[in-house]
Amino acid sequence: MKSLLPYVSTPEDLRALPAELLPGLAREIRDFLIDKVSANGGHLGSNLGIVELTIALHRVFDSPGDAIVFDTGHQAYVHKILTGRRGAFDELRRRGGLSGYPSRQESAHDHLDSSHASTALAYADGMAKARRLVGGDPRPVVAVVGDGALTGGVAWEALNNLGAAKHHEDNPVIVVLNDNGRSYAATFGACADHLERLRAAAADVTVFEQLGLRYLGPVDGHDIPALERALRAARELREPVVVHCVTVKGRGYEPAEQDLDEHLHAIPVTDPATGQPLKPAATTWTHVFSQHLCLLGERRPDLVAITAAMPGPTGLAAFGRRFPERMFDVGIAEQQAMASAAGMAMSGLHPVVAIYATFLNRAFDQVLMDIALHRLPVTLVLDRAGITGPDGPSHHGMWDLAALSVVPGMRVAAPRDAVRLRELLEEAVAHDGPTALRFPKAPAEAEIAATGRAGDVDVLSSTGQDVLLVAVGPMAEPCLGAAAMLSAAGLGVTVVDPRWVIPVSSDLRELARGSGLVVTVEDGLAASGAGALLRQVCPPGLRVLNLGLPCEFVPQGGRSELLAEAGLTGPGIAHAVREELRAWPL
Ligand SMILES: Cc1ncc(C[n+]2csc(CCOP(=O)(O)OP(=O)(O)O)c2C)c(N)n1
Ligand SMILES: CC(=O)[C@@H](O)[C@H](O)COP(=O)(O)O
Ligand SMILES: [Mg+2]
Repeated sequence: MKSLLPYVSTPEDLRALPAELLPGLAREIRDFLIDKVSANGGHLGSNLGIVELTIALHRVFDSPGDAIVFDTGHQAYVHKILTGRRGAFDELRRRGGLSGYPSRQESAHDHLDSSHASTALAYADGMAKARRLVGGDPRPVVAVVGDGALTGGVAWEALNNLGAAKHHEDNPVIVVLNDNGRSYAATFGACADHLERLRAAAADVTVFEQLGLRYLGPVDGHDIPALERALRAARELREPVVVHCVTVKGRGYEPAEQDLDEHLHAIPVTDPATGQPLKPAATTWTHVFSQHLCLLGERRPDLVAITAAMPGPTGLAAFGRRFPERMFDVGIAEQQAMASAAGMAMSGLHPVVAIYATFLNRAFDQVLMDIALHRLPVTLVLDRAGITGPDGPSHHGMWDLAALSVVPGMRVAAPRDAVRLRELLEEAVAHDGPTALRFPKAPAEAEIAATGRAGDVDVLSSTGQDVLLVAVGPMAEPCLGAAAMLSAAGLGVTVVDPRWVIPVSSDLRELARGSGLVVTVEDGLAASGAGALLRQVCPPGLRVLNLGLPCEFVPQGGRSELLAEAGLTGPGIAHAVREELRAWPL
C-alpha cells in the first residue's frame, strides 16, 4: 500500500482525501509519532490519542481562518503534521527546532504558544468577542481542551462567560472536549466524575447545558465519520457548544496503552519496540525529594502532600502510596492547591505543595495573600526550577525567586546537592511559616561538601577575599570551577552557599562586607532574584555583580546548552568576573 503521509502536507490535501483512506492515514500518523517522539523525547500518549480527532477537525474547519486553539498544546503534534511541519520532527524540542507546543512563529495555524493548561476556552471567548466586534461573518473559534485541563479554574471562568445568555447570539465558539479520563493519572474531581457518567450513559442534562452552552456527545473520538458529523453540527449551531469526544490516551501503541500510570504522557528518548527509555533513569532531585518526604511522613503525621494532577512527575506518587489518606490530587488547579493548603495549615497540618516552578506563576496571589498573609506553615517544593530545557519558554521555572522575593515572611531554600536537599526539606517542614525549596530538572549533583561555615552560610572554598562568589543551589558546581580559574590567575576567591537564599542572612551580609567584589550566581532572573535582594541589603558602595538569566523568554534547548548561553558555567562566570574587574579594577 502506497504511503499517504507524504501527500498530506496541508489541510487542503487532507480534505481532498477520500474518506475511505483516512483510517490508513491515521495508522501512518501513529507510526510516525512513535518513531519521532521515541527518537527525540516528548509527548506521546496524548498525541496518539488525538489522531482521528485532529484529522476530523482539519476536515471540518478551515484553519487558520477558522481558529483551532489547543489547550496546553502538548497534544498538537498531529496538528503540526497536518499543517506542513512533518519534516521538522527530527528537530522536535531541540534548540532552534520544532517546538513541542503550538508556535505562532512556526505557523499561522498556531494561535498560542503557552503550555500552561486551562486557558484555551478563555482565548476562544476573547477571539470570538473580537471577531464579532470587528464585524463581518465571524469565523468559528474551536478550543480543543482535555478533561485534565478542564479541571483548571480559568476554564470554568471561561465557561461562565461562554454560557452567558448575553453572548448567545451568533457566537461561534466550539469547545471540543478531548476526554480520555486522564491527566497524568486518572483525572481527579467532580467534573471528571460527571464526564465519566456521561461516557457511560448520556445524561438528561449536562453541566455544560446547565451553564447555558449546547452539548453534543459523547462521540467516539476515534470514529472519524462520527466526529465529522458532530463537528459539522456544532459549526452550524453558531452558538457556544461543547462537543464531548471520548478518546484513549496512548491509543494504538501497546506500551502506551499498557502504561496504567501515565499512558506514556511524556517520554525521554525511548526504544520504540518496547516503550522503555534507552538510558536508565538517573537519580534526580525529584527522586531524592520523593524518598525523603516519605521518610519525614513516617515521623510527622501532620505532613500532607498536595499535587496539581502531577503525582508522578513531582515525586508525590510514592508518598501517596505510603500515606493514601494524606496525599491530595486537586486537578490542574494550582490556585486551589495553595488556598486549600492554607486551609489545612490553619487546621493543624503542614502541607507540602509540590509543583513545577513555572506553574507557581499561576498561584502567586494565593501564595501571597492566602499563605504568607496568614503566616502559615506551608512548604512549596518547586521542581523544574530554573532552565528546564526542551519544554521551552513557558516551562522554564525562572520567575520563582523573583516572585517569592517580594512575599513577606517567605523563606526560600536552594539546595546545591542531594544532601542539602534532605537537610533543607527537614528545616522547611520544621519552620512555623511559609517556606519554599527549588531544584532543577537534572540528575542530583554529587555531594559538594562545605570546607567551613560562616554562621548559617556554607563556605565551599576560599583563596582570599577579593571576590565572593555567592552560589544559589546547583550553581555551586560552576562557581567552584570559576573560582579555580580566577584563583589560578592570582585572585583571592571565596565561594559560599547560603542554603536559604531568601531572605538574605546577616551572616551573608557580613561576608559580603569584607569582599572586594560580590558576585551572585543563580539559575533565575539576574536582575530581580536572590542576587538582587543581596544587592539591596548590602551597604552602599559595596560592589555587587548579579549573574543569572536575562528577563527574556528563553527558547527551548538542552539545559546545559541554555545555561552555557546564559554564561552560567565555570568559564562563563570566570569570564564575567574578569570583564567586571577589567572595567573596574578592585
Ligand atoms: C497550569 C498547568 N499545570 C500543570 C501542567 C502540566 N500538565 C501538562 S499536560 C497535563 C495533563 C493534561 O491532561 P489533559 O488536559 O486531559 O490532556 P491529555 O494529555 O489527557 O490529552 C498536565 C497536568 C500544565 N501544563 N499547566
Ligand atoms: C505539558 C506539560 O506541562 C508537562 O507534560 C511537561 O511537559 C512535563 O515536563 P517534564 O517532562 O519535565 O516532566
Ligand atoms: Mg486527558
